[in-house]
Amino acid sequence: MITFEGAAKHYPDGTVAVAGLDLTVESGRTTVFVGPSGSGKTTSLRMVNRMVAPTSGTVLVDGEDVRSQDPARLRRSIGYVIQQAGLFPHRTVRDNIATVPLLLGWGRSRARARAAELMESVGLEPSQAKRYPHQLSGGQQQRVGVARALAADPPILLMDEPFSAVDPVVRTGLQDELLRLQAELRKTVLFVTHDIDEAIRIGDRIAVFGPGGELAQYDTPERLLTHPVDDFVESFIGYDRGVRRLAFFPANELALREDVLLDDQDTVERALNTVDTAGQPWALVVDAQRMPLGWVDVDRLRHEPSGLELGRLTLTAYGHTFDVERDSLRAALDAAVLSPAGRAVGVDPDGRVLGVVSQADLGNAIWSVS
Ligand SMILES: Nc1ncnc2c1ncn2[C@@H]1O[C@H](COP(=O)(O)OP(=O)(O)OP(=O)(O)O)[C@@H](O)[C@H]1O
Repeated sequence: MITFEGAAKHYPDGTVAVAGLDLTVESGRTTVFVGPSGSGKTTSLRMVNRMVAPTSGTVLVDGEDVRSQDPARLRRSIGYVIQQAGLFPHRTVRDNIATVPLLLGWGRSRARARAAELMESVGLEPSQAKRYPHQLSGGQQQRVGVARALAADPPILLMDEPFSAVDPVVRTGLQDELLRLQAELRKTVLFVTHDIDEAIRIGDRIAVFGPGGELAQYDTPERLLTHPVDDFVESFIGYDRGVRRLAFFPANELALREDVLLDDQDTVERALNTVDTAGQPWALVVDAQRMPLGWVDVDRLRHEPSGLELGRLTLTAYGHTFDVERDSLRAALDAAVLSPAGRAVGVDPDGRVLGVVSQADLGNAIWSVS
């Protein structure tokens, strides 16, 4: 557990970086500090490993004032990951990861074995062990940074904007990796970001910092979205907080229609019988494995030769799908909004179609949780 007790940082030029922070970071959970630039997130984070000394107040780790601990030893016991990884450029990936174990006197072979194990955990290939940081992509460098921070198995991990410098797709992958690792390792993670979406995605608890280094709200992601305490927090979260909140509700209770699924081997005539019963303007064509092929406009279908197989028609791209078991209502809504037919295609983990959700059913599900 990390406890901030009235921890403040005032600089001689009059800047109030942190204005008396009172907050408890729970063990084994991910706590995110989020807020606009200059709101004191990094300064607060660095108080934990004594890179910044508070001008008043205290920071305690497991009840012990960090000032009573030797800074070098404290830092070796706390993992630290920063933006652009901060790797040692002249050390190989393996030796970067083994840095702290070597400092702790583990011996080269044990430290390297640990590095190899961690490379696998963070999704790096063994062949990358002997590369240098500049020979890796930004996302791979961040993985090395995370592996290095975890090397000596510290109970606490401080992460300062670790994924900010990579593109959105890589960033989502890194967030997934962190969520997976954290489910397994249960570290006390303190994570700084500007990005409210990232905070909501990975945080068990979120501290929103406001201007003047003040803590504006400390809550679960869901409470933050439903009950922002003031206008500042509300505007920081953004106008679409209602939509963001849908991320907390599973899609598996949505009513899926199967009567609008057509087999690509069916003829137009047979398909029309099916869709006329369903009474829907669009139908989804699937193959023999129920993989989606595309939408067909029922009115257009009436003008096609009755004996033609559906697989020979030019179909409208089906767009995004959502995974019924794993995705949220937000993903289902996204799939519907991006679908040319205005309907969301629900699939199983292998991508096979389970059914289609109409806008009306999706709307009802959204209203029932609002
Ligand atoms: N050595 C210093 N002297 C004076 N002011 C400082 C010093 N270090 C930081 N500050 C100021 O303290 C404030 C808080 O900085 P901090 O880096 O903690 O904010 P942040 O929320 O992490 O911002 P960012 O997201 O941009 O990194 C800023 O106004 C910054 O300019």
